[in-house]
Amino acid sequence: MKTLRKHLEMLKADGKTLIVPYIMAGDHARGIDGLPEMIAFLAATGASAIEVGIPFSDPVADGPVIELAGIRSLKNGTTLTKVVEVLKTVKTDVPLVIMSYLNPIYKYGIEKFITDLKSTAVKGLILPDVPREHENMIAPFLTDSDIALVPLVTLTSIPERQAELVKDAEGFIYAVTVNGVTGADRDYRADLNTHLAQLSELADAPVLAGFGVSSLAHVENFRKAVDGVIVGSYIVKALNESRDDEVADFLKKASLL
Ligand SMILES: O=P(O)(O)OC[C@@H](O)[C@@H](O)c1c[nH]c2ccccc12
Repeated sequence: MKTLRKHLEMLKADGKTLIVPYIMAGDHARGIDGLPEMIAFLAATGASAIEVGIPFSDPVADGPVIELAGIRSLKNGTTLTKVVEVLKTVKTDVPLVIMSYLNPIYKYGIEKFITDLKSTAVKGLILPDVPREHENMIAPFLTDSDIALVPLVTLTSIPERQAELVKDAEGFIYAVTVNGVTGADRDYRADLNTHLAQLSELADAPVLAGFGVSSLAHVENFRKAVDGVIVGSYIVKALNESRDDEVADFLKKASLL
């Protein structure tokens, strides 16, 4: 079993709510040089894993908060090469999960990307624009690595597809809670928890709900149906406004729900 799944299952067995904060690499006053300290900060709050976004000029699934973070990061001169160089220096027991659109990785070289990350804390990969049908572009390079490809299951995935997507998951299942882009402050479908509970039934690997999670009440509610949550826009915005203490408090409390 790959480290990411083992780590999350261990926390789950301990009765923890899995909490995965998302940050945008290079969205920091010191640009990419600030990434290790952001990771250390989130690790110290008890994050179950940390999702690290790669900035991209055409982020089709990102809402305004993440998109702006990407723009700030690109203005800071962040490139995937620099992110990889910095990640090679980061030492943490908290698994890192890279979230990137395919383009930057394709340009970098898929095989080189996986090879370069081999002895780093990166244990997972989320590629929102690579559907299952195209996973063979990546999957063969991951076989011998400790990096898990994290499938995204959306509300429009029919049951057969859900079953296909969750089968053999090596890290966790990313259950997308809305039809649309990332971002806090949105209304959830009334039957969302029923959908999430059904997905949890199907999946052996931990299931984490993401998109729009921005309060402890959300976490408490999703916890009834899944193993934990992914929190992006709320954290990115709060960190950008220097509300670090609030973020630490939120993450600590959430993991105990
Ligand atoms: O920002 P939100 O609504 O909390 O959602 C998480 C999200 O930001 C992060 O997982 C993410 C950022 N960009 C993405 C693109 C696709 C899927 C997921 C993501």
